[in-house]
Amino acid sequence: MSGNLPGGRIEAALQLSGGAQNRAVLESWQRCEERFGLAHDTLRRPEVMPESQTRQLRDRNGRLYHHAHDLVRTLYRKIDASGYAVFLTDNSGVILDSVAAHSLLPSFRTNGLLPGAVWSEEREGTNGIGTCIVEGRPITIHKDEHFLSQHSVLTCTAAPVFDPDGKVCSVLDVSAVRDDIKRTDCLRVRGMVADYADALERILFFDERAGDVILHLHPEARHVGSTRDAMISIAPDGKINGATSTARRILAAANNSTDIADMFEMDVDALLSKFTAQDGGNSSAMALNIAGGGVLFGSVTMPERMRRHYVGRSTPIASRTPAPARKIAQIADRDPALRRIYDIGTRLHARDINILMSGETGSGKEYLARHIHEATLGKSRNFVAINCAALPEGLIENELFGHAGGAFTGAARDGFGGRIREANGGTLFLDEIGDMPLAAQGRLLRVLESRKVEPLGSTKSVPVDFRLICASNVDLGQAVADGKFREDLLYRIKGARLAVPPLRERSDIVDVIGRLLAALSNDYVECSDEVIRLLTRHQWPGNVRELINVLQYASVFAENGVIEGDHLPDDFRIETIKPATSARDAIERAEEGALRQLLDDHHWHISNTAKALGIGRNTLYRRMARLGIERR
Ligand SMILES: Nc1ncnc2c1ncn2[C@@H]1O[C@H](COP(=O)(O)OP(=O)(O)OP(=O)(O)O)[C@@H](O)[C@H]1O
Repeated sequence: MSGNLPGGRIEAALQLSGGAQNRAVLESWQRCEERFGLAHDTLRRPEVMPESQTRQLRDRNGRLYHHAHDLVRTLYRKIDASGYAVFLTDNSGVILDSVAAHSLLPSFRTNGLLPGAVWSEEREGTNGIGTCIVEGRPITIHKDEHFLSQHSVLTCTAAPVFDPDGKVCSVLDVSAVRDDIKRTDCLRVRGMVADYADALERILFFDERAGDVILHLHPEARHVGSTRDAMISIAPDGKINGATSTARRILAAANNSTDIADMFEMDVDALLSKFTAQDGGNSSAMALNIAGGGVLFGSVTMPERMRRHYVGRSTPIASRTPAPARKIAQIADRDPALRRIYDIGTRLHARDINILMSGETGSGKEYLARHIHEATLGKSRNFVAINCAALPEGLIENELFGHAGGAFTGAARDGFGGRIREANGGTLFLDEIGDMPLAAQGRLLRVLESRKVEPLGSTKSVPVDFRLICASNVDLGQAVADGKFREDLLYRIKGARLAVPPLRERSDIVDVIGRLLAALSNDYVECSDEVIRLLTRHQWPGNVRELINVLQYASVFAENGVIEGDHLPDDFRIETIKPATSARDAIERAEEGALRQLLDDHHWHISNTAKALGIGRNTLYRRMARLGIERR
């Protein structure tokens, strides 16, 4: 290091920093001086690109900007300390996105931290963003460690985001313009920034390598398919054409293999056949021997066309040596759209990707969730279903998170573990999640982020490991806009969205009727042709649940095992039979009368009336509004 560096500042840097940090800061200072010709007291205005150029840059980094958007905001909320701002940059240190408290924007801007600003080392000297790009690892540049004195008010903690080729494609940075920040304060922030950078890397990897075979690896079988595994993408010729940073470390340990054949001593064909020979490629983790010694557990995700290719080829082998393979629970439904959702859901659930189902009430969201759970984790694992709309606001947190003994008046002496803990090792299904109160949403988010539950009244958190499927029949995007649902939670739960078709749009309704009748009665019951015609023409606002109620009712009256038109419930017939013959408002008047009567019968108890109709409460409210019936 040359003699013209101000001794006091460099000593401060040496004292304040750990070993690796020392080296990084000192080497960076060296670069600043020798390569970039900077001086400590250089005073310069920040270089900020014009708005139009910044926009172009965002477009060029469209995927990154899109995927990072929610993540940057969640990180900002999670840091939860005043004075910090979060920044996202491109691969050369240009800020693309930022989140900060409104009141602090002027001070960040004055210090050059704003969209469009260039934070390369070359331009701004040693700094969180620029030095992180050079070092390719998380780093904190604390006040005086900045090379330019004008930046010594800043404390910046940054982590790199890598693309599948292992190059830094972005930096996530958390900065503060505050005098009182100590280096040790940054440790917590550093862990979080690194975790979020890692999450962003995985999202980008999945997106960019969607058409390739992805091999998931982990030394422990239970972490394969979770967010902790390492991912390698494989080209058809067996060449490794992408890897996450964790996977790169595994590759380095396996003699920096660039080919699957070098890594596992089997070619790509043999590897994929090995996976698909068992359960058509949906199998759980399998042990793989690493060339040169060691074992890793792995599983593969592959595009559907390839899976079919391998499954097809492996069939003869399987038939020659019948394997006692675990039987995958199949759904009996024949509707192609529903089967496709089941198929996709099963693959995503096996990869621990959160699923958000939408669909009308009674369309079978819970039914599908349960079958997806059974197909991936098996019947022996817990499937815990909670209807968030059915739990009173004061009880939901207790139900979900449990409580410590004596946490509140009336609490069980030994405490209550909570339903989330019951789901440990299995699946948690949260129905009507849009109805979850905001306070519970915050706690749930913390559980999802930390994978730990803290029961009410306790400071001890308990680790939990469960897969999540949520369902909603309200538009959660709208609920976010209305301030009723947390955006960060929506980001978390919406890993993949599946839209369950309403019964009226299904092609297998006659088949469903037959299956339900067989399940409902010990005796053989069938529908007359007229009833089949009526049932297939009905709009089914309450979907399968409504169909079950109608069939249950009708089969009681069916003589000789045949359901005729007059065995159907009255309100069903009002809706189904009259529309064909009456004018629209006459129908509505009849419907209104029938509904009022039913509400009277149930003392205007909404849930009971909805139950009697075989529809959900929300559908009933909508129907009442349509018919101009006000709640009493
Ligand atoms: N495809 C199906 N085959 C047989 N039964 C089904 C099917 N889909 C749903 N059901 C049955 O219909 C009833 C309602 O289904 P489910 O509870 O899964 O609907 P949902 O969409 O979760 O409703 P909600 O939004 O009101 O909670 C359940 O009794 C379920 O077992």
